[in-house]
Amino acid sequence: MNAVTGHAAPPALEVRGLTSGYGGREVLSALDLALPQGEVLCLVGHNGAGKSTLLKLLFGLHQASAGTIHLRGRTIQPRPDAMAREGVAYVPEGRGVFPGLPVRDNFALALWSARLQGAEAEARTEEVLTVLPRIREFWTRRAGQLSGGQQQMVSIGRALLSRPSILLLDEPSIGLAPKTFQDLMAPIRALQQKLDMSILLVEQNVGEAFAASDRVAVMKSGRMIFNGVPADLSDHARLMEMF
Ligand SMILES: Nc1ncnc2c1ncn2[C@@H]1O[C@H](COP(=O)(O)OP(=O)(O)OP(=O)(O)O)[C@@H](O)[C@H]1O
Repeated sequence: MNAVTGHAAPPALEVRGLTSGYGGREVLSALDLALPQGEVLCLVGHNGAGKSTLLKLLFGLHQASAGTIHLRGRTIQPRPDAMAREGVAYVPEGRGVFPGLPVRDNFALALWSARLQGAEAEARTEEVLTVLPRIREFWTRRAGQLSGGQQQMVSIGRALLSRPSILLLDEPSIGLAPKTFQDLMAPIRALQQKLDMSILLVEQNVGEAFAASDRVAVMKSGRMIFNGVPADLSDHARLMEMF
């Protein structure tokens, strides 16, 4: 039994005492956080709190100056290629697509990097297009010509093609109307439950994000100030106090 999460399985990802920054300026200060296996954890916090930095550290795109990172109970030093091989997918904030290529080719490249071919690649593509059916509407259009929200969908769709066991999602609601964000999260939530995926979701759009999450963690100035279930933050005033 894990002392922090109360779960029998080790957390999908966990950081202990993680400290990091940029050019001598500390951005994360002795941070502790666990993403329980098979759960959606929503990480919120004001602009500049260090949420994106944490995701970058977890995927090996930035380095910690102190602390440890654990993948399914094992201490690791993340590197993007090794994390991808471990079934971790990272969808950065913004538009993580190849703008000059049609959506279809954006998918083809993701299938190629996940070493998926033939019938298996087709089945995976169908699975993702069933989860995010609106992608079919712009399947042959160049990704760079799509709206921010449509590009966000393509970016998440590409990540789902590899059927990640852990998904790191940085502000997927950016550029999306609240209703569109709900339409995006609901099928992802269903797939997450079906595949027992663990998702770390960084979001500002708390209402919609909490509805799709099992747990919520709140960061302030590089520190974790709250970790609990969304219902604990249903008191709006309490949540606002934290920002
Ligand atoms: N590459 C970088 N070089 C220098 N400083 C950086 C860099 N990336 C982020 N920072 C700084 O680190 C701090 C934390 O940034 P980070 O992007 O992790 O916060 P965030 O919580 O994700 O914010 P937001 O919600 O605005 O995306 C900010 O003060 C930011 O300016």
